[in-house]
Amino acid sequence: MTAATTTATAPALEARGLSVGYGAMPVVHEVDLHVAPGEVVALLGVNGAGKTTCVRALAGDLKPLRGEVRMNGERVQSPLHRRAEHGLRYISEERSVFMGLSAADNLRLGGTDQGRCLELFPELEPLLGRKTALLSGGEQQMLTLARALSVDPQVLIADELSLGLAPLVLERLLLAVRAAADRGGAVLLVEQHVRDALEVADRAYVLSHGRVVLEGDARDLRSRVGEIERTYLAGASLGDGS
Ligand SMILES: Nc1ncnc2c1ncn2[C@@H]1O[C@H](COP(=O)(O)OP(=O)(O)OP(=O)(O)O)[C@@H](O)[C@H]1O
Repeated sequence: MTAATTTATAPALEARGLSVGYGAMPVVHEVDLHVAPGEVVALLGVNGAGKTTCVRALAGDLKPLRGEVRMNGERVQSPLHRRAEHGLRYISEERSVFMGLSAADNLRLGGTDQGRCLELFPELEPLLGRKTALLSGGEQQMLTLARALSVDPQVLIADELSLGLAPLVLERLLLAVRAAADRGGAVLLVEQHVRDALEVADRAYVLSHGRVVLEGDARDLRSRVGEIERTYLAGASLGDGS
């Protein structure tokens, strides 16, 4: 097989035997996962399962202890800001908007195409002149997502988009993420709201104690969500008020 065909068929994002930790102690152990272009893949697990640690390594924000991260079949070892040059966008748990700036200024930062942001989230238009600190949490998260999606990222890693947001806002954000994958992006979605995540995902992995304990097609996992919650996700929200 030639290098060109390898790249053409390779996942957009891949972890191979990835172990990650803080200091020398791994909290994520030998994780294998992949996300293809056009796919939304959910990464699920209870608090402390290792989801954030895993995606920080995939994004280049933490150095793996062992194993590899690959983008389009090529091993990547560059830090986060360099991976952005290769089409990766990472939305971390902390909101990455500048509270002292207006919404419009947040949408212009770093040469972001404001028009494209407003195409993706027209509901931001009447808020443009408002200081970002005065927007709701959901509106701030829309700004973050609008900026990330406005470049049509090859790979989007989104960690807990839902944190503290109302169900309808979460639904709106997840639909935007789904649409980004439908345009060809590869999306890895960390989410506590299991049922909501499985609604938009194609596949999912469940992490427990830093290891992948279950993976599968989202349709199959949706039909077994009660059993999966009891077995692997006790304490995680099903996103249905339970
Ligand atoms: N900066 C850090 N230094 C040391 N240990 C950490 C650090 N961040 C996380 N941990 C530990 O690593 C383990 C995995 O945490 P991680 O945040 O990856 O889990 P998570 O599945 O993302 O949880 P949550 O859903 O609560 O965000 C936990 O035991 C946590 O206490």
